[in-house]
Amino acid sequence: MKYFSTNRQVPATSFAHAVIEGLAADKGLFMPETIPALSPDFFTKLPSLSLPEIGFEIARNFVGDEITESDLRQICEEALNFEIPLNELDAQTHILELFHGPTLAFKDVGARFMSRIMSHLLKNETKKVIVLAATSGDTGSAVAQGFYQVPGVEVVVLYPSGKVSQVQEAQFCTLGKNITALEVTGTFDDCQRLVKTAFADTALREKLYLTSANSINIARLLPQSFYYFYAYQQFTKKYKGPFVFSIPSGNYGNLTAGLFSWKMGLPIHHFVAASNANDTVPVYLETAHYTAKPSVSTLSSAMDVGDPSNFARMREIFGDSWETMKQRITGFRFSDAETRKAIEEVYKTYNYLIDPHGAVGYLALKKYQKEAENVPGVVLATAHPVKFSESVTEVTGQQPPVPESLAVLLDKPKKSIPLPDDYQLFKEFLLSKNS
Ligand SMILES: N[C@@H](CCOP(=O)(O)O)C(=O)O
Repeated sequence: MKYFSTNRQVPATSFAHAVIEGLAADKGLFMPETIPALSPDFFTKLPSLSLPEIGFEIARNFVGDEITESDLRQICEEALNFEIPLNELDAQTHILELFHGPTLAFKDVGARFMSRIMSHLLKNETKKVIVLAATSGDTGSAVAQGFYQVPGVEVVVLYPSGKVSQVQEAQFCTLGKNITALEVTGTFDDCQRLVKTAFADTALREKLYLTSANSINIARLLPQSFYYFYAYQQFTKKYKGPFVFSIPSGNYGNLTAGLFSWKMGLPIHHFVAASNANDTVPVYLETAHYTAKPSVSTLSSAMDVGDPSNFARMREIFGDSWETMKQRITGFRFSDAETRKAIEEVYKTYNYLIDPHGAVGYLALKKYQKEAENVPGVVLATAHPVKFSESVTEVTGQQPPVPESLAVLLDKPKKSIPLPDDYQLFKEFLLSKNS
C-alpha cells in the first residue's frame, strides 16, 4: 500500500515512511491510495473476534508486508489490552466508553498502537527521534504515557496554557525523563501551527529526526477505526437495523477514522459530527464554505480546534464534494450552557456520569433523532468524567472517583516550560534537544 500527501507535492511513499515522517514535507496529510473493502469472510467472523483480532485484521490491509503478521498481531495484542464497553442507556442511546485505557481517554487506542508501530519501525535506528504532539488535553497525556521511557525517543508536548483540565495537565507535566511539556501562550491551533511549521522547515529537519504523534500521523488515525467495528459487533448482538454514530469532534481524527471504517465496508448508516462553539466543520456542512477560525475556549476544551487537520482527509474521502459529504455527515454545535444541561439530564435520567465531550455527543445524537430520523445511536464517550471533574461535579453534585494511578500524578509537581507563540523560539528549543 502506498500513501500520498493530500497536498500532492511529494511522491507517494511506503507505510513506514508515512508513519516516520508523520506529516508530509508539503504539509499535507498522508492518505492510503485506496481504503480497501474488507472481505465477506472478515464480516462473517467479525461477531466472534476480540478487539486485538479486529485491529490485526484491519491493520494488515494498510501495513502490507512492511511488518510481519506475527509482529503486527503482537502489537495489536499489547496496544489494545483494555475494555471498550458499549453501555446501553436506553434502546435509542448507547455510549461507547473509550476511556478505560491508562490515560482515561480514547487517545490511548491510537497512541499505544502508534508508539509500538514506531518503536518497531525504528528498532535499528541510532539517531534520536523527537516526537511532537500538539494537544488540547488528551493527546498529550496518551502520547506521553505511550512513549514514556522508550529508549531513543524524546517527546515534546505543546499545550495551550490555562486551556486544559488539571488532570490532563498533570498527566503530561509530571512524568519528566524523556517527556517535555511546552506551555504555549496561545490556543491549540497555535500549538498545531508551530508543529506543522517545524515539519515544513527543511533546514530543521536536516538536523533533527522529527515525527508527529497527532492524528495527522496515519498510525495514530488508523487504530481509531478499530473501535467502530468493535461497537458494531457489540450493537448488532442485540439490535438489528440502521444506527448512527455521534462523534464529539475537535481535530476530526475520530470522525475520519469512522469514515475509513465505512469505506472498509462497515454498514454505518450516518455520522453526526458533534461540536462545541468551534464549529468550522458544521458551518461547512451547512454552507459549503470552509473557513478556519480562531478557536474559542469551551467546557469541552479538548474539542477547541478552529482549523481541524483531518478535514483535508475528509475532503479526499468525498472527492472534495460537499454534496456527498453532507449526505453522510450531519453537523451540530452546542453551547456550554447546553452541555451543562446535558450532563445534568444524563445523570438524572440514567444515573450516568458523562464528561462534557460525551455530553456534546449525546446532545448531537438527540438532535439528530428529533430532527432527521429516529434511529438508535452510539455516542463515542471520549474521556472519563474524572478528567473533567470540576464541571461534572459542579453540575451533578457527584465527584467521579479518582483512580489511584491518577491520584499519584495529582500530587506530583508540575514541570512545564513556558513558550510564547513564536516559531523561532520553538525552533531554538528543538535544536537544543539535539545536543
Ligand atoms: N483533541 C485533541 C487535539 C489533538 O487531536 P489529535 O487527535 O489530532 O491528536 C487533544 O486532546 O489533544
